[in-house]
Amino acid sequence: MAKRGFGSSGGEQEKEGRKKITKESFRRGLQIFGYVLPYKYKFIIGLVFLVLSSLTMMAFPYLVGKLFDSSNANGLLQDINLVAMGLFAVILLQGIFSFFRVYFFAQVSENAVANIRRDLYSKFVQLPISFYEKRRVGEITSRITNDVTQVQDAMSITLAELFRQVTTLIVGIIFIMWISVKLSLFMLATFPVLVALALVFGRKIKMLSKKTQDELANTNVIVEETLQAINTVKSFTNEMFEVGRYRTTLDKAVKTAITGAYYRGAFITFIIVGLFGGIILVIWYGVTLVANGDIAQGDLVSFVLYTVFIGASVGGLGDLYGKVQAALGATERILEILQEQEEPTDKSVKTLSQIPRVHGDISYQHVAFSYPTRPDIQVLRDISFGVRAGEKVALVGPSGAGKSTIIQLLMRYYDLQGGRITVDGKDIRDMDMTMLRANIGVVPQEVLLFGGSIRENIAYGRPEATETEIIEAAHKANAYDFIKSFPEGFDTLVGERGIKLSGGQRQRIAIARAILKNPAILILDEATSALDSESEHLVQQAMDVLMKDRTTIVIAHRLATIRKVDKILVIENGEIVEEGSHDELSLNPDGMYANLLRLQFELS
Ligand SMILES: Nc1ncnc2c1ncn2[C@@H]1O[C@H](COP(=O)(O)OP(=O)(O)OP(=O)(O)O)[C@@H](O)[C@H]1O
Repeated sequence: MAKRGFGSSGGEQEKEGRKKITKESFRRGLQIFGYVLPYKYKFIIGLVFLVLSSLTMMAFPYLVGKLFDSSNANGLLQDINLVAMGLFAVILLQGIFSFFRVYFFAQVSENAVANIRRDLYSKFVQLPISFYEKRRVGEITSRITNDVTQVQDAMSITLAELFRQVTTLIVGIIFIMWISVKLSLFMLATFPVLVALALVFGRKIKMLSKKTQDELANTNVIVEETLQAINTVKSFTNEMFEVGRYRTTLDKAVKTAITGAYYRGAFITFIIVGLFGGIILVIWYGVTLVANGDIAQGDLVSFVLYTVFIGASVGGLGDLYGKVQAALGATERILEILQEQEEPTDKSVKTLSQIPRVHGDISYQHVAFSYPTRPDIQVLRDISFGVRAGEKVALVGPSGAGKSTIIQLLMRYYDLQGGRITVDGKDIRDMDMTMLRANIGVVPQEVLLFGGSIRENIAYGRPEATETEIIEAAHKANAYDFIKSFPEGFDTLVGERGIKLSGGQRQRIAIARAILKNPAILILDEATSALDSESEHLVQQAMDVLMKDRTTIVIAHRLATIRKVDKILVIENGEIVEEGSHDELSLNPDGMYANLLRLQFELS
């Protein structure tokens, strides 16, 4: 079976990170806004509130200036009150507008993002197995978590911030020009220097933060891999080895993050000193202009406030640029997955009973195959055999010979490189994939139960099954007694948070599942690990019930199964080296089968 390398290199990691803002990346980024379309009215309302809140904010410096001026205007106290009230009104409006902006944008982004997540998940479960073999699980799950969160931030916060900053910049510059062109030009003379330096700084910070992100992703991969294989870690007493591995990667991330913080800190210092230095210069020059009677005192106050606003928005823009880049990168990665080719399953079929039943004749004709991840290694060479409906065939042979691969191909998990496989004389490539798989039942070597009750786990074989059918399946699978021995019976929780079932019990649940599914073709991948004889007997009995009247292919490890089948295929190095019944094959003392038999006898 497919085995995932422990700590295999993550070439895909390179793709992580931010996306340079180009016309093309921006155009692709906008595609994600297709998810906003169903909520466009709310989005437009949110935009209106965004415009209103940004503009009302810009009235603030103007009114503060007027408040200062009103004290000189013939001591008209009334006027002062009026302006002050106007200021309060502006702030109140600003608050109200901001509330609605956040509220509407949240509605849009939460819904849109839930839809992206739903589509991603639906894509994930429909992608072919080969997709998963090329990627690490942690990397795939980060699409649905981190990347989507970044897009959500972009939709709700970054977009609004960007708009606010740009408005502040444009409206602010118009206002200060209107107040005093001379002072504006003086102020703006300091800006190009600030911007040039900020760009240099910004680039360095961006590079470091990307590196930190990548390194953090690496640490997450270690956590996930280790937790998934926690039994292996413990059995090898490698806890401290893993802690060390994690710490090394974490240390690297911390080091990079701290270097990044050093530059970020310096950047902030630079902005503060530059900005306040600029403001002091502006005030100094402004006060001389006031003294000369060129501008009013209130205008100077407005001017200084606008300058602070403009300065802050220029400072914020650098940060926002990084966020937009990150969001574009995330969008690209999400779109990449959404555009992956999914398996041609039939999405309309609801119940198993609606699916036509095959007869169950299987034929492999000169099948050749190598795994997409290892195209250079020929796993199967020239496999040809037939199984008539209702017949039982066992595949035996050394580990790694290709037995599991042979049955995976029947499920169309992969495409063949040569030859063909037919079911009822029809090439499986021309069959509806859902119909093909619905007709095949699998009892795997390692039975994985989903978190939930035993009832739900059995019903997984046919979700529409009735309670009576579930109980009957449990009976036939020799599982009823042990299920009933639990205080909660069929409601007993299994899986991650439930009780742990023994290997034999899990297998019987899997058999009950398959009995419910009632497929025409059955695949049994026997557990290699020996069960105790009592459990073995119960499982074997259940298997016999299950195999009755079904075309069955068994990957056999136990003599008990092998003796009963109609035909045995001995596989070695991706080829069928012997074929015949148990009696025929055991008569050839030099044969591979006889050899395997001897080995089993010696071991048992
Ligand atoms: N997903 C995969 N990607 C690449 N190579 C694989 C994959 N799965 C199996 N292989 C390789 O294909 C060969 C056949 O493996 P397969 O699992 O079919 O053997 P097997 O006969 O079922 O072995 P076992 O009895 O140990 O399960 C092995 O060399 C194995 O390393």
